[in-house]
Amino acid sequence: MGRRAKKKQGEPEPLLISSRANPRARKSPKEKASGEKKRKLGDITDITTDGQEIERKTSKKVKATSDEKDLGKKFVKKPKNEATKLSNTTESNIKRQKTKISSGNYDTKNGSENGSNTKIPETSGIIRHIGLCADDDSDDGDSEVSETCRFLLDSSIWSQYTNGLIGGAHLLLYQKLYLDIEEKSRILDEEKRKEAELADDELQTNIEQTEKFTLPVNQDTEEGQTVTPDLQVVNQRIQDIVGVLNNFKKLGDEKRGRSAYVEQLIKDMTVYYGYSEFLLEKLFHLFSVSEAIEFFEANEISRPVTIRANTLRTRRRDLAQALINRGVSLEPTGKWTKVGLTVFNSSIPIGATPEYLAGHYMLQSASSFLPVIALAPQENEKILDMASAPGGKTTYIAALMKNTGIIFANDSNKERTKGLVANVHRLGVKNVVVSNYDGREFPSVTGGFDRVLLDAPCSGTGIISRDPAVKISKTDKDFKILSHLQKELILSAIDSVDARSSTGGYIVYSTCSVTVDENEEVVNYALKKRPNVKLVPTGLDFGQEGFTKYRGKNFHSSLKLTKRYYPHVHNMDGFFVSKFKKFSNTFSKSNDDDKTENVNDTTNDKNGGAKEIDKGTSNATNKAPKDKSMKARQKNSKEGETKKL
Ligand SMILES: C[S@@+](CC[C@H](N)C(=O)[O-])C[C@H]1O[C@@H](n2cnc3c(N)ncnc32)[C@H](O)[C@@H]1O
Repeated sequence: MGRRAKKKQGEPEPLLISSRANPRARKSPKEKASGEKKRKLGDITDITTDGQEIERKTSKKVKATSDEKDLGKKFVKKPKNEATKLSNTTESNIKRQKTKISSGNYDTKNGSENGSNTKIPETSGIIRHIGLCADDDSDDGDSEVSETCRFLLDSSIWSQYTNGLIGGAHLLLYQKLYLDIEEKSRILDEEKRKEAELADDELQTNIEQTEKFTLPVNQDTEEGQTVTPDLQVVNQRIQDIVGVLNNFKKLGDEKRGRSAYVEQLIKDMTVYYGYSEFLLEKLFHLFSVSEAIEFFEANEISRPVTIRANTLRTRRRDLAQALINRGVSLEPTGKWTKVGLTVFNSSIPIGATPEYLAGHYMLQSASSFLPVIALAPQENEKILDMASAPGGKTTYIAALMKNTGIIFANDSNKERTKGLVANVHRLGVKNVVVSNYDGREFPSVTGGFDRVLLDAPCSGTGIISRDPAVKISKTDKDFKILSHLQKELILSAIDSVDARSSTGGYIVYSTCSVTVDENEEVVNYALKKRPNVKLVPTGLDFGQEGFTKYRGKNFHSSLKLTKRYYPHVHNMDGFFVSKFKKFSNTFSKSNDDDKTENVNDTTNDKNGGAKEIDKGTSNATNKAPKDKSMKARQKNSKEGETKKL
């Protein structure tokens, strides 16, 4: 199913990717994984899917800017702009000229060459030239005069002239000399340009007539070789393969098949971007080939720094003004948030301003606002933030609740709860209880919540630009362990909510990962195991729909209500957000009704939060169904400590 997202009002500004703005030297995979920057891959245009079952074949960027459209044309050689060339040439001539003068070949004092005393008489012509120099600011387009004047001014000769230290005759001499050199240089440059053009033409002719990209056999590639792969060669091959896949009928080798090209492409991208082959392939299949390149490229570029104004302490407008006064350049993050500010430049450390220390803002990635907006906490509710450290979302929830009600901010990692406690204090949050349980122990610890946020522990494939170690550190086993934990946590989260809540009854599940096994598969599992919940719209008016099918797997059709965010599309960390409504506290095993019903009970109040109308879906008893293995899980809990702080 092709699903090109339309740009909606309020979507964040688009990703601006420019290789020219981000020149990156190629490094070894290890260096790259440790954060080294690299050059862009180029000349990638739209192509069809590789024949694997990929539901999302294409994905439209929020707003295709010319930079985005140019993404694939980065390494296309363009002839140098003639004006630039001329200017460069002139500048180098000026340098040469200056050297010559200072090296004593000219007797500037006497205005003669090689120190001879030949006098140059002043003429009206000289005066005319000087006049032209004087109003050179007018940008008259006469590059000779313009550059000549620059030369004169640069070498202080003009000031010497105006101070009466040298006469107009000297100026003429310099002018003449400059123009001679300029002329010779221009002739040489022109010759060189013609030669280069001829060579290019020849090359082009050869390519057109004889060269067709041939997929190498294994021993021709870098695999198995001990030498460091030549990344330029790898990059070229990536471009070639994408070109072939774009037009396989005409350019491909039918005998070897499309899959052979895709296989080689994955291998080359692994080398070029510095991922383990396992992870690259896992992420590659989420996209069409050209979009995959965009995704991997976006992971090489940092996302903009964003901060969240803490409305418990200040207003965004006041905060922005205070920071601008300190030399920070920023602007509102997007229409979808009233509390986000994107920082472009700062002459001071943004994590150490008086405003930061006074708790006026939280340094927080834009995508991490999203689960809280989806949760839409209401004043005076009882809320569980099941995996909350270091508290970016907890403190946002508190601000939306205006410090009313109660938030249980839990995290199984005691060390991380220290940062959580510090943030709670700094931001003036007063409605939070911090606890240190394994989330799977809920609701035994306490239940009956109006809403639960499970911002689950995950692989971090959405934040590779921040943590490049993910590229090589995550194994198949890690993903299996993580998705198992996520499945257990999501059941606990659901079971901790009171379906009879008059204001809530909602569960938000989110991750900063883009893999299907940590997102759609977990949500689909929850829908199967807990037929007393259904997916509802997140209330987020941008983002791409979650998958309902993926590589042979079918998920519940309501999965389209979940939202995916990507660095290359939304210029924010990769994220997944889903929202459930619990409509009953009990359920029968056989109850696996159609949950496609679109319960649109969420309306954004455009204040970073949302107002919700409860549909009064259930009057069932408040007995949270227990997963069979709950007790066993509690016993086996390794990560959590069952001690309350
Ligand atoms: C994605 S981070 C949470 C970020 C947090 N929500 C925020 O906005 O600042 C996931 C958290 O889950 C915690 N965690 C891991 N396993 C857990 C478990 N079994 N129960 C509860 N928390 C767990 C980790 O310690 C980590 O702090």
